Amino acid sequence: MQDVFLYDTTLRDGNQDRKISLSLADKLQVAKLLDTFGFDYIEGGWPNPSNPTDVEFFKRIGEMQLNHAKVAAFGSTRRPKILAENDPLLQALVASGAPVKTIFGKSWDLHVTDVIRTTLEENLDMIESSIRFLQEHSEEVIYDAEHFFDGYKANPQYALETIKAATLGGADFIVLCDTNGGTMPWELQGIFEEVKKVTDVPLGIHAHNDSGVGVANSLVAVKSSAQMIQGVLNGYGERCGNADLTTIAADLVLKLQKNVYCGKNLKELRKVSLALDQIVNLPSDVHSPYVGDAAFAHKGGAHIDGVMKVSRSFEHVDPKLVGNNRVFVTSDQAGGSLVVEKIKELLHIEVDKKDPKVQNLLRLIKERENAGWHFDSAEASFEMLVYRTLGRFESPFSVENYRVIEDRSEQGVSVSQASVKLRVKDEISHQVAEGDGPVNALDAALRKALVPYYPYMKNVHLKDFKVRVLGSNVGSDAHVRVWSTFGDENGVWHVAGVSTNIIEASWFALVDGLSYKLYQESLKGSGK
Ligand SMILES: CC(=O)SCCNC(=O)CCNC(=O)[C@H](O)C(C)(C)COP(=O)(O)OP(=O)(O)OC[C@H]1O[C@@H](n2cnc3c(N)ncnc32)[C@H](O)[C@@H]1OP(=O)(O)O
Ligand SMILES: CC(=O)C(=O)O
Repeated sequence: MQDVFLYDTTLRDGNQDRKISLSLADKLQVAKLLDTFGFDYIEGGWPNPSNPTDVEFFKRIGEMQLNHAKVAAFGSTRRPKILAENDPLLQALVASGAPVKTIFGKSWDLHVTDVIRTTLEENLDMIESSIRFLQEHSEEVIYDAEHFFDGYKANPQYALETIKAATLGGADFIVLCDTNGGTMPWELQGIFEEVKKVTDVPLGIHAHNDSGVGVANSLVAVKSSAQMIQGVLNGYGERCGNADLTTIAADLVLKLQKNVYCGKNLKELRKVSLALDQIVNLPSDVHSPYVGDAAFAHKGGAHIDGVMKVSRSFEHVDPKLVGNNRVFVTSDQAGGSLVVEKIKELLHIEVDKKDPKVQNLLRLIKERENAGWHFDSAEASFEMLVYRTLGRFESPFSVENYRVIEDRSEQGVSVSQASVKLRVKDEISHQVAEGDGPVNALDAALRKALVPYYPYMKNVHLKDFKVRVLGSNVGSDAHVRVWSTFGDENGVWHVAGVSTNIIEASWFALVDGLSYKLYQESLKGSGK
């Protein structure tokens, strides 16, 4: 028997996020994803004639075979002064064919009198009669008590009357909603206890994150015997978002030891979270608990040392449990332990933290990090520093000189020309190339000089290039950091260069980028 049912409303409340606009194809893809992960309910949207995407969604999802999830259609109670069976929106809910119908109704007297502008008595009947009507056409009816906590604080007696009306109507779940997201966990707990006194219907929680406590409120509700949590994977939603079901799923299993259906798939959590970001076309939140890139990324030297000795000294759970990975961040805050770990990872050798080579490498890392290299996003430059410092890479070329000329014609057209003179295999290779800007020209000349000796270099391309002025000194003598992405048919790699001279910073990055390729090829023993 499950302790808690997870009800995902990404397709309805998540789609109310100002940055999200899901197409029918997106919705069907997300529904498949949520079902495969093991959520118990998928709220597909609000089917009504003015929303053809959702009407079509319910038609299409009804034809699909889902593994486990029940599909819910969302709407409101009937309008005032009309019978439930004559209300077009309730009729549209029935027509959707969804086995579960979820309707929201008003709990807050202010909303009854000032927003839907009817009487308190009529609203109670709207709740009861709408649920009763839908029960005749559904496997399950869920009642979402909108603004329940604000309503209870304003008029507790009336708010509890609405719960009794939903109970009389025959709701299968009554879900208390913190619609404005302003309720604190301790307030919520007390109100749950009062609701339990007036109904035997299983309770649920639907929390918004406007006070940053959407997840906390959902967990407190479970502690107060809630058996359903409504939320949104990755916490998308209107304003500050809905309670994040990604975090909630992991917390329920790993912290509250609750039996939830998706618990068996927890190792897929990060993958599912990233897949949703991909479909909604939004960048993933690196700080997202459990699943973010930074969730298990250690930067402080003392933390890295601790994790390497006893992982739980700085990790609240094993990252593998949620499909995430431990990351040691290379930075000026690193210590010898990080260097030992990186050498092991790159060269598969064990070295002692006190070894002078390790200490020398640590000194160079810190010097460069302080200068602005930021190796965490320039892994190939970091690797080249390791290989060079440990004597694993001797460059097959040396630089005699390089030069860049900017030529601007009378017509105002600028052309950059670079010349590069290298010593390769005891020969001089001197090449000139033009480019769209000085870095492009330098890159072209450098590769032209290397290609006769290393033909595979013609397949290496400079794919991205960014310049950032470092520090507070933003004058023309400031340090600049050049960050570049290189790639070939086998993949991409990132490098950086720092100098007060933008051409020199670019040159450092270019040399690292091409040296990285030479190193990789030397490992294959392919040589020329
Ligand atoms: C808390 C939540 O997140 S609820 C979900 C909010 N999501 C949405 O609104 C998205 C989907 N909504 C829609 O497509 C449209 O708003 C519709 C089709 C439902 C209604 O459209 P319209 O009839 O043009 O009304 P409009 O959107 O301007 O106003 C909302 C109406 O719903 C009524 N209403 C609001 N809540 C309820 C309720 N619980 N029970 C009955 N009626 C309600 C309001 O009184 C208002 O009616 P009025 O026009 O007679 O004053
Ligand atoms: C039902 C709902 O979405 C809310 O009250 O927030």
